[in-house]
Amino acid sequence: MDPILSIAGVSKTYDGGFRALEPVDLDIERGEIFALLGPNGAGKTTLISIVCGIVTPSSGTITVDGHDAIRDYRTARRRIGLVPQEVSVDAFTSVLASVRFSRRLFGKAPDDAYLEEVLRDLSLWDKRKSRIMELSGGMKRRVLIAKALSHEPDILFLDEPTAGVDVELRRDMWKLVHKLRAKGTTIILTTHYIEEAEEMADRVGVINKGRIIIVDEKAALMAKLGKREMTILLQEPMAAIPPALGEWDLTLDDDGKRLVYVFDAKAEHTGIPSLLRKLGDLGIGFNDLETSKSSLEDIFVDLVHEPQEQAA
Ligand SMILES: Nc1ncnc2c1ncn2[C@@H]1O[C@H](COP(=O)(O)OP(=O)(O)OP(=O)(O)O)[C@@H](O)[C@H]1O
Repeated sequence: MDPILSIAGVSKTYDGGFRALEPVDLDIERGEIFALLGPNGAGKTTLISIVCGIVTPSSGTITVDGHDAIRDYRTARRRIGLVPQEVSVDAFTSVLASVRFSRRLFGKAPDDAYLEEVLRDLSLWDKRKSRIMELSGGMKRRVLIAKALSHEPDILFLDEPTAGVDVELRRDMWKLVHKLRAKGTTIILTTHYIEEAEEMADRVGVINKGRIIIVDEKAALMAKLGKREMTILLQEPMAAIPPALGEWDLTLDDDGKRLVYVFDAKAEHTGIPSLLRKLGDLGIGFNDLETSKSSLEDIFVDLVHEPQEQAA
């Protein structure tokens, strides 16, 4: 199947000369949840703002469901819903009027039954008559989501959806994301929270300093690059790691009571049998062993780590 969104050679240099995006190539499949993961300033908002027609790219093409996003802007834009990071909504309007307005803006016929469903999913139905200026910050963010969904977009962009939101909104939002996905909506979220990408996404693209470093299925990414940790619970606390254990990547934790070994889960030789043998040879007893699963966080840190920092 054709990708629903195709980004080819898209770059951005802002006025003043700042290069925010190196040429990016990225295809988004229909119905997937894609997380664009990267630290602050990596270029996430720039990229989605370009796709949504808010920022003009310096080069490249974007195709939304077969429509060129620049030449055929209106048709392409109609397929997209954007939940921006910043809350700037029409303060004096009521929630329902604002959501109806957004729908109209995209040329959709009125459908109050649909809008009611959206507002109920976002726990906003009871507030539908409130003026937006009277709502709390969290409620305003819910309105932004409702507005983005008002015209039944095929692709929903969520820019840092849970930055600074309360637990309840986060929960509602994830429920909604799953529901939308079940209906076939494609979801692209930007985040610098690894847990968010880990929890939600089918695929993850890691972006740093305007470059997409890697794009892969979340599970494959973790299997490919994941590290594991083995914690050895020592019988006697250790003051320092003996030099004889220098060939393993070990650290001491919990006042010397735990020896932590970081190893490459995909390597042919993990080094575990030899380490355990060596501990026996040195007369170092232990009570238990624990291994932890690789996390996206380890991968992310590895990927965005500066070579200079590694050397330091
Ligand atoms: N209008 C602009 N003019 C000049 N530079 C800009 C402009 N907008 C963004 N930038 C710069 O481009 C870089 C990428 O910004 P962008 O907002 O895309 O990053 P981000 O990954 O979304 O980060 P964050 O999570 O902090 O929003 C940053 O260094 C930012 O300062």
